[in-house]
Amino acid sequence: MADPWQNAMDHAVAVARKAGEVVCDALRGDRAVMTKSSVVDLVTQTDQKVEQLIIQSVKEKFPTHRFIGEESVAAGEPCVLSDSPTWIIDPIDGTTNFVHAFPFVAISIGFAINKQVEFGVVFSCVEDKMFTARRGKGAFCNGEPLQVSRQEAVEQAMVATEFGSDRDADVVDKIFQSLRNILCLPVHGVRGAGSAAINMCLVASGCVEAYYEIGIHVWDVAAASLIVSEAGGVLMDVDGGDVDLMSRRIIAANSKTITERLVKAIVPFSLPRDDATPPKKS
Ligand SMILES: O=P(O)(O)OC(CO)CO
Ligand SMILES: [Mg+2]
Ligand SMILES: [Mg+2]
Repeated sequence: MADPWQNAMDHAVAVARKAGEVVCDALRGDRAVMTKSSVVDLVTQTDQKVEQLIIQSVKEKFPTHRFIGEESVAAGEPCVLSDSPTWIIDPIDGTTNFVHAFPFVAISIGFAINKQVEFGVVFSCVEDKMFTARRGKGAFCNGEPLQVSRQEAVEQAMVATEFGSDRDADVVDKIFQSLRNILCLPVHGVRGAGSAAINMCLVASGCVEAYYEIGIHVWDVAAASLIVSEAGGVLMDVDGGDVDLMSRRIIAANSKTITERLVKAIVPFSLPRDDATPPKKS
């Protein structure tokens, strides 16, 4: 049977490529910076422009579909994942990288029905790498199949993570405690590309064995979660429970073995969920 969502996936790839051109052009020009939840939570006009470009383009083809977009949510739109077809968009994953021209930025587009991700597209535009996955049909980079690493010894693993944009000293202490525990397992190394989506594509590509972070959002990880699982990887909560894309916590790894070692080392903490009802404006 023909894939009912092939059209939508083709459109996602096309619009991600177009968005990538806009982002790469903007990287060569001025990038005026604004802030959101904190002085280190950055946004630029390019984030907003690219999100609008993607949403408009999808709406023209699929007028009944719904959206969760990072910058739309920041502007007050609800972050609700219903059973309806929903596009989950991060127009620039790695905005801090973008601001500094650190060359790892991605356009992330996930598509979910019945709260299940059906396809994911992550375009790392400076690297010109188009990562794609369709549920049940594998994960690819520029058309080449992806497979996670087979390394199950944590002592020989490379682990990716990020420091996030929370500068609360207690939160930073927990992040460093986890990092210390993981470095002392020991592992071969710890890395971070500055983009959750790219870190997860590195797991899918077999370049790192695992990525974990507390503080990410559904738009950072929705598309890449399918890319990891279709490449043979596993997704879990940082406490070893089931992954929940709205919970702001994730481990994406090549295996259950590596994940379980990381779960023991990570100091978990909770943040308000992405789908928590926002306080009413007074
Ligand atoms: O650059 P963004 O989209 O804010 O995302 C960050 C994490 O929230 C990097 O993955
Ligand atoms: Mg992001
Ligand atoms: Mg973003």
